[in-house]
Amino acid sequence: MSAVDAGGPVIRVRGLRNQFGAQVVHENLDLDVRRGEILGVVGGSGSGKSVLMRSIIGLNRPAAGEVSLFGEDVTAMAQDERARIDRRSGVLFQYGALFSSLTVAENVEAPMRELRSLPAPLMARLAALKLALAGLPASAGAKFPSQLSGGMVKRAALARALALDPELLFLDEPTAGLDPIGAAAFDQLILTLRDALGLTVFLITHDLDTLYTICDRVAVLSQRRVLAIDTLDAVAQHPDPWIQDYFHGPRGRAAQSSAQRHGL
Ligand SMILES: Nc1ncnc2c1ncn2[C@@H]1O[C@H](COP(=O)(O)OP(=O)(O)OP(=O)(O)O)[C@@H](O)[C@H]1O
Repeated sequence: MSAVDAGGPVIRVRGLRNQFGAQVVHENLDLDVRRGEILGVVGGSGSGKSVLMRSIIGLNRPAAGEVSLFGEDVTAMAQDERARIDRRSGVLFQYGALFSSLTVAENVEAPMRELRSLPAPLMARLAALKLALAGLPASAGAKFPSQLSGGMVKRAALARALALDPELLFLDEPTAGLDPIGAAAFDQLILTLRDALGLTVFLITHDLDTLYTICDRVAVLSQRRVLAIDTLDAVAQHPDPWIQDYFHGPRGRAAQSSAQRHGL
């Protein structure tokens, strides 16, 4: 951690506006993500969760507003300067987004190759370490993504996101498509890695169990902005109809009672 970013939020978004043609997705959106927290980002389909993540990681240029990472305003940063900041983040995209023509180990090495400074044997050793961190057997490294189960693809994508020892991890619906047991195991892995590596985690999810078991705070995207951001219990009290339906509908009640049964 540099002296500059000690203490302040790791992600700070102010007055964000995103628009595609006539469709305004975000308007005057503010968000702070605190160091070391797992922030769950929820919202209806099309509420702009992925666009928000893409705006923060620099894949989407906002129409207006400011994004700061680690205390530095990245909105108007030159590309090489931005690359220096980007190396401190890892991203797990929805569906994993692995290169299908590369082996799993080569996928994990891909971000290291971009640095052009590491010898091949070291990259191979680091890739093996990242795969182990993500809970994959060593034998997975030589396989191609098409030879892996859905859960293993997610773990391989997580290993790749961890390739450059990030401080900040972005996860876009990491448990989507996993069976409940696989999803719960993945949740625990994220929690363990956050604790062991001191990560800050921006986590988009539809999975209420994930919110109940691993998120420190929850941000709800609605009406083009972050409508509520707080602990899950506090957010669940918000009178907004979508929030009430989401947290207190049948699925919300089931996730809550499951969390209570497990003493969370
Ligand atoms: N590149 C783009 N061009 C045009 N419209 C876009 C683009 N990217 C996103 N959108 C639109 O912006 C809105 C928000 O999309 P986004 O993918 O962020 O939603 P989301 O909250 O992540 O949804 P979901 O939960 O279904 O994944 C959608 O209406 C989408 O169609």
